[in-house]
Amino acid sequence: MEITTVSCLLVVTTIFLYLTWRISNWLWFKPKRIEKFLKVEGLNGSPYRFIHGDLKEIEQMTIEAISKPINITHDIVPRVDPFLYKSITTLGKNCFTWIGTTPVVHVFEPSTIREVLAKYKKYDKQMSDNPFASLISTGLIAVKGGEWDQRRKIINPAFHMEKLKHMVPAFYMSCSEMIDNWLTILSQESSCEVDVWPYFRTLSSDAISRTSFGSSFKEGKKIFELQKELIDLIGLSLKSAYIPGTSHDDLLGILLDSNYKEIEQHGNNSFGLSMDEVIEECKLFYFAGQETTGNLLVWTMILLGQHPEWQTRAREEVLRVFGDNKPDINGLSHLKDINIILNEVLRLYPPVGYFTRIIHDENKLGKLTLPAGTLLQINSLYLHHDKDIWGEDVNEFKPERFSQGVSKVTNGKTVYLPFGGGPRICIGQNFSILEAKMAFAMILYRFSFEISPSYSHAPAYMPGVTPQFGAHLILHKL
Ligand code: HEM
Repeated sequence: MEITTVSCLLVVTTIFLYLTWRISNWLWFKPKRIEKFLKVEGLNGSPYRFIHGDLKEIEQMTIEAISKPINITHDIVPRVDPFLYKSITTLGKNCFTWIGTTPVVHVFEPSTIREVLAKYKKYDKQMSDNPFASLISTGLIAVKGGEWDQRRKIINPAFHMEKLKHMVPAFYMSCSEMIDNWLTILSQESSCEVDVWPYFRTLSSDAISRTSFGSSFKEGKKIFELQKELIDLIGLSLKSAYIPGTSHDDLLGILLDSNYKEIEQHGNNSFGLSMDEVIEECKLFYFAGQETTGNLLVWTMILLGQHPEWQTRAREEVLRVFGDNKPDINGLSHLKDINIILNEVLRLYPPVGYFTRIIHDENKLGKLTLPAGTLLQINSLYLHHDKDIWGEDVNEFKPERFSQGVSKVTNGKTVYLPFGGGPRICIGQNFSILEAKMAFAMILYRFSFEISPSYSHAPAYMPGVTPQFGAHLILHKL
């Protein structure tokens, strides 16, 4: 009896000591070992702090930075990402920081960025364990390795110009609705102040819902919105909510096109996507494409409101290309000035300010050896505001810098990354650029606009680079 009690005690103590060791290793000894390792590799880093790493400081600095607006300037990194700004100022670009117990190595060298983005199996996507991220961490953005190759191959054709052409009427309808709303507001007067930010959010979500759900886009959009509020957590799935009210012809036009019948008959289409997987992808398009495109549209409006010379130039181009005709795909591809304006807006206010990759095994990257579990962070917002890359006028709005194309201005270096890069580059980039061109072709034809005195300049991560206090502009009917 006594022997049994002693053995039990021994087992319990051993388990206790083992768990204590594992936990202290995870929360303290391992990060401290990694910190030493990275320093030996020649990187400067913030000292590891128990459990939180830099998270508390990131939070404090962000709260402080976004507590008030700033003067109108495009030098926005200190407000949008104050901790990164401070880290680079004090530690230099070869630096590492901490997200909790995870070391984050910041990658700035263009050839290294290119390598990280190109070797997408070695430098893997890291999905956050934040519960909100679970909404979008399904589908193409989250799948890895061979499964990603296969999915991307299937989905790519849905975003080819040939297919996008058919989405132009949907973009036109969504933009018309927004413009009609503005005209209604202006019906009594020739000028009026409007916060355009909510309208652009609606426009970008309408455009995705319309291209995904065709004539049933309102039901589709409603479901996406419900999902955004995490209602799917209590059991309302996109599929069960959608199918009773609408015909399959309407479902997921962007992705399925004519393949929906095969899916209905055989469970999956000839390419191998099941109905659930298709739904997963459309959900992802909505969450990946709505906020980002909305941000591109709103910053373009703000910057054109601040720069009347570019607004006039863009309007003249629209009138030259379309006259009084409805914008069409052909004409949209001839809008060169609007194209360079969008490039410059995406440089100064990239909707996705950074992205990450994880290293699963100890790895050699350039001259560095990096331990397993290291996160690599590519800071597009910082790169786009780097004087060493863009020159002294880095924080000026100068679309003409893109007039000879992106690779001319970047000397072919991987430093301009509004849509990411490498094989996992944004699949929706042509979609959003086409939508933005349609929106501005229609807006510039109908209105001139300028920043309202009540506008507060306050770019902030929410989670994309967003105007925190809205976008108040004075619209004039033309
Ligand atoms: C201005 C608008 C947009 C911006 C700035 C943007 C930005 C990005 C960036 C930076 C990435 C790469 C992230 C990484 O490498 O970790 C990405 C990926 C992605 N984006 Fe976009 N995006 C935009 C619009 C859209 C739209 C409209 C859609 C869908 C309709 C979309 C769907 C996706 C998907 C599915 C991926 C993952 C691709 C893959 O992993 O193969 N995006 N986007």
